[in-house]
Amino acid sequence: MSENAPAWIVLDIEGTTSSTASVHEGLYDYARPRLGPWIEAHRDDPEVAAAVAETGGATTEETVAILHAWMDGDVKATPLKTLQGRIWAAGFAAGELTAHFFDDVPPALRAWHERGVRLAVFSSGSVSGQRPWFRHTPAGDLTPLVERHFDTVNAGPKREPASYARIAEALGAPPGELLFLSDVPAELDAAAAAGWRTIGVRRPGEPSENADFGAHPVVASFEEVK
Ligand SMILES: CSCCC(=O)C(=O)COP(=O)(O)O
Ligand SMILES: [Mg+2]
Repeated sequence: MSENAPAWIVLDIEGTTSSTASVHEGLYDYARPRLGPWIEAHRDDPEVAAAVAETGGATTEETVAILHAWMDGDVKATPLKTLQGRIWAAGFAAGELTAHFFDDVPPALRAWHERGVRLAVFSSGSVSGQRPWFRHTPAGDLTPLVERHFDTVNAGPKREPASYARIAEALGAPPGELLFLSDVPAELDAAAAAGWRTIGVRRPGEPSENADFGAHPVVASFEEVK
């Protein structure tokens, strides 16, 4: 990291810190058969009831079919993310799930943190899923490194500049002091439109391998972030 270091680095998860397969095959497949029983068992939980109502399904069966279709199409719908996050948190607590991070990520996060660069996460995955993802990693508990978590509920959609303006305000930092790392060019465009610094993450074998990052600087590993 150069002398012109940002005050904060804000991290995307899927495709950036962690593989897409670990989310789509690991987490999505864990949630899939558990959605129906979870909804039935938590009917009185206001967050669960609100998420279920937002799907528009009339019965649990219909709701689950909608949620499965969203997962099949990788639709980052907020009610799906709320329910998935709660199920994953229970799975991590039960020792049934472990997070995946690319090998370069934990050392980079530790080095940036040590240098005084503050770390936050902005992911479509809900905050309730993000926290255990950073706690239960093969490289140990990374949660002490990450001060703030943002999702589509507390910040907004990832492809809208207003979401990045909201995060800047929450962090109390000028946008030019914020660096966003993501594998999705449209997310970087939104962050840049809000005045943020951006770096595209193009990892071999990930969906972003052939993405057009336009004018955004691009790295293949966090080791290259200077
Ligand atoms: C542990 S959070 C799960 C990640 C997730 O559900 C997701 O959709 C990731 O999207 P991202 O915005 O991080 O690319
Ligand atoms: Mg991503």
